[in-house]
Amino acid sequence: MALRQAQHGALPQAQLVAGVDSSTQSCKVVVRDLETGAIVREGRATHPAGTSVDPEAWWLALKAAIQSAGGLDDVAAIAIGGQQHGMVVLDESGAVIRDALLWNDTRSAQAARDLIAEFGAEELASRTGSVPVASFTATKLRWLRDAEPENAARVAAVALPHDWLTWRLRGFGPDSADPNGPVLTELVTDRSDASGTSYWDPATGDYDRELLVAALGHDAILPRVLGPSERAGTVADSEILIGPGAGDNAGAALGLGAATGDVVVSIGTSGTVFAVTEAPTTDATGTVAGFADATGHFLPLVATLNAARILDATAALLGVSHDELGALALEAPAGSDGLVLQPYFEGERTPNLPDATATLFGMTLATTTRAHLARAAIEGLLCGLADGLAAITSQGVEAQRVLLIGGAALNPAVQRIASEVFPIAVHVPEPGEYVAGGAARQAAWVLTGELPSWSTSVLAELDVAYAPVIREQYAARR
Ligand SMILES: Nc1ncnc2c1ncn2[C@@H]1O[C@H](COP(=O)(O)OP(=O)(O)O)[C@@H](O)[C@H]1O
Ligand SMILES: O=C(CO)[C@@H](O)[C@H](O)COP(=O)(O)O
Repeated sequence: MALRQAQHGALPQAQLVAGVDSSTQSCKVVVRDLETGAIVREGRATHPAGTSVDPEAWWLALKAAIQSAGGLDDVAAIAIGGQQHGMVVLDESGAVIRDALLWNDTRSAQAARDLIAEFGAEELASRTGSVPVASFTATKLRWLRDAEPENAARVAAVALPHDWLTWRLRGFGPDSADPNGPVLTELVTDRSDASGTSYWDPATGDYDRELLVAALGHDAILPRVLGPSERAGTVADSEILIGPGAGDNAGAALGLGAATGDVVVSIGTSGTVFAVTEAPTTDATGTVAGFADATGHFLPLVATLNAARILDATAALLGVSHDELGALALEAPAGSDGLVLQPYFEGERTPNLPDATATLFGMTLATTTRAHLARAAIEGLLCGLADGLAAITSQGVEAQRVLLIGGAALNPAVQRIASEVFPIAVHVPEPGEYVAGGAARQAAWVLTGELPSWSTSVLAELDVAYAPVIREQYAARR
């Protein structure tokens, strides 16, 4: 494997660790100093667009991102964070049967409704922490059973994106030189990503095989769930340790060092609102997913399908850059004089409206301006996340401040309008890849046996400028 130039027996100085974020749109790699956590090198590579992707594209992007980050020669440990829920189905040879359906693919919405009808929302929330929606792996397996029965029959193992990449990085796969063949039983995962499948119980730490069989139609090999700092193995042909990895949001919480009172709001391809809690949650309404985190605790989370790409689309429509979009938005008043964008461009996960489309309300000659549209787009994005924050706190979660991260959080106008939409303080950490950074922190934990207390600095602390009119107008359009 060309990830590591030949070393004449020299072992890497155990000074550096690496973390990966294999997310929806791209793969990011960060190399951090073991002692201080400082970023030493970074790399990235893009992923194909779409909600159904050949996992091989993630593997090629991971190798490219590692190379662009300077390789792994001097790295002592690595861990992979990744987009949650993706359905990677493998046959007995270890080959990928079909493209992976991603978290943002909504074709399994009916399958989700069928599973809920068969088991009941309360029962599913009690057994798995969550009520499944189209994003969750189990619904995708049920779709596969119903829509592609021949492919479903060939499924020998089911993995998540980060599980499969960890397995490949260890040298396993259909072309594995291992005399035992692809060794599907070497697949591993972690608590946080397992908790997004809808066939694993965060409270007990066990798979719920009845739910897997109900979804797929038969049993299959599932990745072994490792503890938060358990070694998954080593990078092929090296002594570089690999950690269990994590779902991306749990990775971000680890990267931020999110503590009680912190609620993370991430504005990437997905919009997510989540916190670290000591106790699991089981929201039978389906709004809050009762996930596990990457430290042995829990991660109640609300996710939206529409997030940063609302602003991408609006900027493209207006023919402006992200910064110009932000400047335009700040020319309009809070509430955009009544112009409200309900941004369900790709359907929506929360609220669970997989077939919805976006709608612009309140258009008048006075509000149909570039500035009003720019502000309505940012306000619509943030109102969906503010509804998520309200749902999280309704589960008894303490919320003292919002930590605003993700690509769109880099925009000053998003930061400013967030302080108007959220009723609590908004802090913006230094820009960074917090998912990959959290994976690197996990790698350090695996290497040394201790979770390092690397510091995270805050770029901006926005004064609370809460403008109730924004959310009142948005709520009135439900
Ligand atoms: N300054 C900005 N303003 C608004 N959106 C931005 C800005 N910079 C990046 N983005 C958007 O953020 C998204 C990427 O964010 P990221 O958190 O890396 O996504 P993911 O991890 O889901 O792949 C893209 O849609 C990109 O266009
Ligand atoms: O579905 C969820 C969480 O439940 C998403 O958060 C995915 O994990 C994708 O994340 P990004 O690509 O937006 O980082």
